[in-house]
Amino acid sequence: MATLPIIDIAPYLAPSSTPESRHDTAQLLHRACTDTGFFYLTGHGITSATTDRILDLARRFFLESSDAEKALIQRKDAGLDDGDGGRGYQKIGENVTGGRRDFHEAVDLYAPVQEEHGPPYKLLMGKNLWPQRPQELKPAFENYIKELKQVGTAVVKAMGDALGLLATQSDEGADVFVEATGNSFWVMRMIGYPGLPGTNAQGDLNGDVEQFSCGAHTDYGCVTLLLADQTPNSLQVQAKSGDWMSANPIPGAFIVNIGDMMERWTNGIWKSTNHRVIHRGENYRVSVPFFFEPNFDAVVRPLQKCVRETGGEAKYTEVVYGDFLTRKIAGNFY
Ligand SMILES: N=C(N)NCCCC[C@H](N)C(=O)O
Ligand SMILES: O=C(O)CCC(=O)C(=O)O
Ligand SMILES: [Fe+2]
Repeated sequence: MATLPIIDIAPYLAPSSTPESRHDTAQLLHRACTDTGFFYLTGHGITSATTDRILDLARRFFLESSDAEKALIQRKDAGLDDGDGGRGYQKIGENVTGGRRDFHEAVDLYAPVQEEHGPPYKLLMGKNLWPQRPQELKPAFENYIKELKQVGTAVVKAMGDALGLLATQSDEGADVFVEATGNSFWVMRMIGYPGLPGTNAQGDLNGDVEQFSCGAHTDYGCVTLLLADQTPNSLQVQAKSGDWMSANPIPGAFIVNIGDMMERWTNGIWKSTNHRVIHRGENYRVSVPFFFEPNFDAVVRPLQKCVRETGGEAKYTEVVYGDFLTRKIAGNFY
């Protein structure tokens, strides 16, 4: 079975790296973003002690908290007291994808907003609702988020260089993605997946599926850095042929994909690839994706050089990332 490419980002994190090593990384990245939109990321510098701990803390929150404790940080609709429609705990079945209830529970944390106007809060403009237990969860995640922002910045820097490799010459800055994410409206999501009820068999990857752990979707922004436990055959990625393939975890590597804003910037040269989760079996799967996204007010329109590279016409309208995101979030919950 085809597997995803592996990209070593170390040349973009080490100050002493050579231009040649960066060029190699950028070239591989360009191919990965063009072919699958999904790849494994190594050389990111985040230790397995850190990632193991993050997964363990998330697992403990989901499995050791009572329903009452979870309810204390329940996500509430925007406009209600203390709810901003996005932040907080979401029960199994509360998330909707493609019009169907997903079979997972989750907590969403977002970049803090400068000034909170509320309560009541506008959509996404409220406070983060952190689990109180385990007590170590909040400081550990805060440190982890700092590290991930550095890795995300290195990846978008490399992506800017990758576009510099296009045939079409242009004076558009290589750092356009670095600038557009300088005040990233990131999302840190922890997800708990009990096995889907019913059959334990994995079955045919491309057969009919009655219920999804998370239905097929694309991510919204720039770069998703996914940390998942070692459960195999859960996350599936759709190839250009339409067939689904498993993206199994590799110890020490993040699974990375690009989001809708990257597709728009590149005028479709890079693909924001469909993916989904079907988790069967006895074990409780945990994943912790970090969405390294544009600034809330970033204006995203196809880059001129990408438009020229693809026949001269922009295939996407201009969007403000925050508007795009709030439209998505508004339709994400029951
Ligand atoms: N920020 C992201 N990507 N969060 C997870 C998205 C899961 C799919 C979502 N329910 C949808 O229908 O788009
Ligand atoms: O749990 C996973 O492996 C992927 C989750 C995902 O695609 C998402 O939350 O956007
Ligand atoms: Fe996703």
